[in-house]
Amino acid sequence: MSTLAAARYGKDNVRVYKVHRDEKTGIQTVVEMTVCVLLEGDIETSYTRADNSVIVATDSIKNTIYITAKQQPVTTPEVFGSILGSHFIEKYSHIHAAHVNIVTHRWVRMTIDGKPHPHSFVKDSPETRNVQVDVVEGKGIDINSSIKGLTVLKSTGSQFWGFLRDEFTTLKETWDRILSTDVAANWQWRPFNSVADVRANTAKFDNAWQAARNITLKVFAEDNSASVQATMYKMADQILATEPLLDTVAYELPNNHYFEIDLSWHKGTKNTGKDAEVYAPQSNPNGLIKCTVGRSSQKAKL
Ligand SMILES: O=c1[nH]c(=O)c2[nH]c(=O)[nH]c2[nH]1
Repeated sequence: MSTLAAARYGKDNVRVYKVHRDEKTGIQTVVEMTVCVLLEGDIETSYTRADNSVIVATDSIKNTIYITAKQQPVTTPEVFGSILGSHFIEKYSHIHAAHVNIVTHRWVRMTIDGKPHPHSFVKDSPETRNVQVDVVEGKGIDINSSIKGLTVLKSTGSQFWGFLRDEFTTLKETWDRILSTDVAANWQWRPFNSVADVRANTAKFDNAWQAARNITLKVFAEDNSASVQATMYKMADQILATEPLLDTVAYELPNNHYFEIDLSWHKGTKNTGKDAEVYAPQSNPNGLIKCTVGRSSQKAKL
């Protein structure tokens, strides 16, 4: 005999676009999101006994996402996700948890002849602003906010030396290298006890996203990096310092390698060390460096 150990279900990849038209100024503002909502609760019999009476159809879940987007502000995604998730556990007595994931795509207002355009936007990068909102009945709301797909490169100001050397080591030490990564950063908020608690902190969500983005870029640019590890820790440390409601900040950074090419075979061409100008960008393999930084009062799980 088997038993259902865990189950959740819902609608994924619900694409939603919302426009706000300011009638007075004629300025329009747009938001494009991809939403996933997964539900948990007393739904076991739908799996074990073909009992569909406990199923809120995934089609209805999709409809609810559209209606909530129409009736409520979709910014900030943290507040929208909390309202949406709470709806399911309040509306259906047998649903006890809702897991909402929102990916907000990047539409940046165009500047035309030096002026912000009222209704035209450009997608300048695949970067997204994301939230994972977990609403659990009786336990409150957990929110994790993140940035993904922010690709950066610096052509100097990065070193890597002093690392462990043994019979497996071939990498040369360097005091000047290219550093490039696709930033994935996330910050975990302290638990919220209700939608009202989330709403009361609305302004902090945009501020934290802006701070995380600015700090990531500034530290990346200005730090004379000893390693990806040391630089990412500085970023996380600074973000934690800006917002007391954050419990942890985490980064996942691939090290997108650029290899020097020895061109000495062609008429003695110098292209290594201080003469390196033409490099070969690598797709794989790549380093992948992760960390989660908490406050010193929290015990580290290493
Ligand atoms: O910043 C780095 N961290 C590493 O752990 C590492 N390992 C490596 O080969 N190059 C680098 N660079």
